[in-house]
Amino acid sequence: MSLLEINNATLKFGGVVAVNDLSFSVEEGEVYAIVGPNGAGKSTVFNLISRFYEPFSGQIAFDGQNLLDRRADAVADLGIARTFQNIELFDHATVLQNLLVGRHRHRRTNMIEEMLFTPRVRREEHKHREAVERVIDFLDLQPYRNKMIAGLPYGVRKVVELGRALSSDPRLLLLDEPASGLSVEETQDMRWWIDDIRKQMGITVLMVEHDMGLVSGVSDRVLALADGAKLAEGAPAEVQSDPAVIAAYLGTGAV
Ligand SMILES: Nc1ncnc2c1ncn2[C@@H]1O[C@H](COP(=O)(O)OP(=O)(O)OP(=O)(O)O)[C@@H](O)[C@H]1O
Repeated sequence: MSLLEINNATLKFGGVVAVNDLSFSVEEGEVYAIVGPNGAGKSTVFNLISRFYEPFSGQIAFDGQNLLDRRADAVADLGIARTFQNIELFDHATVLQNLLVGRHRHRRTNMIEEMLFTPRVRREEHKHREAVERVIDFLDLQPYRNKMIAGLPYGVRKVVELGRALSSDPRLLLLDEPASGLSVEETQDMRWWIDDIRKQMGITVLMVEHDMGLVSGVSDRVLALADGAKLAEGAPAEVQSDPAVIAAYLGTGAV
């Protein structure tokens, strides 16, 4: 059984078919990338998995469970975390506070206990702090721990967003354009982190990315989309040299 299975998913916005009878699956432990020209349907696929959008038809299963039975706020509880194309953090909170938000799905105490700061709350708090400190170390965020998000450079905010998603201890990490807006050096760091997230933490990664250097460097398999449908799927080199993929990016004259 695959960790994530999408079968014959279709989603239309009025007359636009954003995702068209799309099927693919992601295996536990792999890095799987979705590529395609602007408007190909990549973000829509992420929004279907996150349950922000309801498919017109088709099935989506995570670890054998029907995701379409779940609401968006219940998806994280299953162990699916995501980052966003336009970073979504609390700007007027510190890095540490933003990472602690990522622990939300593991909180077992109720509001009254928290107000009374019972021993159970203290124990829980300690556990969450430890989990977040591991992420801070892993992503080299020590110098920024107590800094407000609003004052941080874009590249650092991007890493904090990755950290917030990792703090939830996900089984599946959805990365929406992890390299967009990053410098060459920052993109290289992102590549090592994605590699380590898979190898050291054993987390499965599904990412949407335009930077083909990053995609080929880090992915086991690539899915190329155009007009919401599958054009090609396979090893990065295979997909990059596929004539249908080249045509979709550069126009049919390029093949
Ligand atoms: N909320 C929406 N309402 C109407 N149309 C939408 C909506 N979201 C996406 N679309 C349309 O669906 C199609 C797929 O869009 P999507 O954003 O998924 O593409 P994408 O591959 O992520 O593009 P990009 O690389 O530019 O982010 C496009 O034609 C887009 O205009």
